[in-house]
Amino acid sequence: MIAPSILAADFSKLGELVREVTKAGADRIHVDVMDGHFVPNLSMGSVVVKGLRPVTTIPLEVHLMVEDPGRFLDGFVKEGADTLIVHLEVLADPRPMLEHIKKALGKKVGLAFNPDMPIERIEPYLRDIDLALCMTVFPGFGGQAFIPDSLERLKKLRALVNEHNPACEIEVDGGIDARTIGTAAGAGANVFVAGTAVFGAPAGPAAAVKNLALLASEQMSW
Ligand SMILES: O=C(CO)[C@@H](O)[C@H](O)COP(=O)(O)O
Ligand SMILES: [Fe+2]
Repeated sequence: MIAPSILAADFSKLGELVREVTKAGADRIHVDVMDGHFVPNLSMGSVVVKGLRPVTTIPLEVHLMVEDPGRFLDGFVKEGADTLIVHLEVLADPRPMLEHIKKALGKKVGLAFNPDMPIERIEPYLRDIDLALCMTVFPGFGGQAFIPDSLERLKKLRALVNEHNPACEIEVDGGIDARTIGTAAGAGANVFVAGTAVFGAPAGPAAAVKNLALLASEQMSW
């Protein structure tokens, strides 16, 4: 599954671009939310989800790179978010929030973690989540290079997911492009966030979505 990240889109044409990737077969839209504290950058809030909701029928997933995600969940749900992804780094006890998103808010829940988080730390929560978001760059900015060590981490994560909750999706985020998507897929990922490789593609976003989906599907042998 391909999840174009709108962080790399031309915001003056956001609706048009989201319609284009939807038509090209994108599976979901990835919305990067940054608070300037958890990551050294600011991005967008629930108003963007509100604007995009009528534009596309595919799910909108919200990647909350914020210190205090609990403050913002209701607002994103109200505007039409389908999946809420929170970072393990900011949660002393993740379970209450994971359960709140799933049971009280009735939304899909993702748990994200940075490239320096030991994979074993995710294991206790795999049964509680719909999606494990393995950062393949340090969060905060688009256009960074995929961290090669991520491949070994993905293999470990795939083994743990298969053991505890095979329905849990493994999403990769950061530096995913035509060169890296195949190896990430081969190592165990099945959802691919791509910002620059979609919205910055010389051939255009539609062609990029189709090409990335093809390259990923050829390598998913696990
Ligand atoms: O969460 C983030 C960055 O913190 C990502 O979702 C980026 O937006 C991905 O951008 P590319 O690396 O694909 O350009
Ligand atoms: Fe993201």
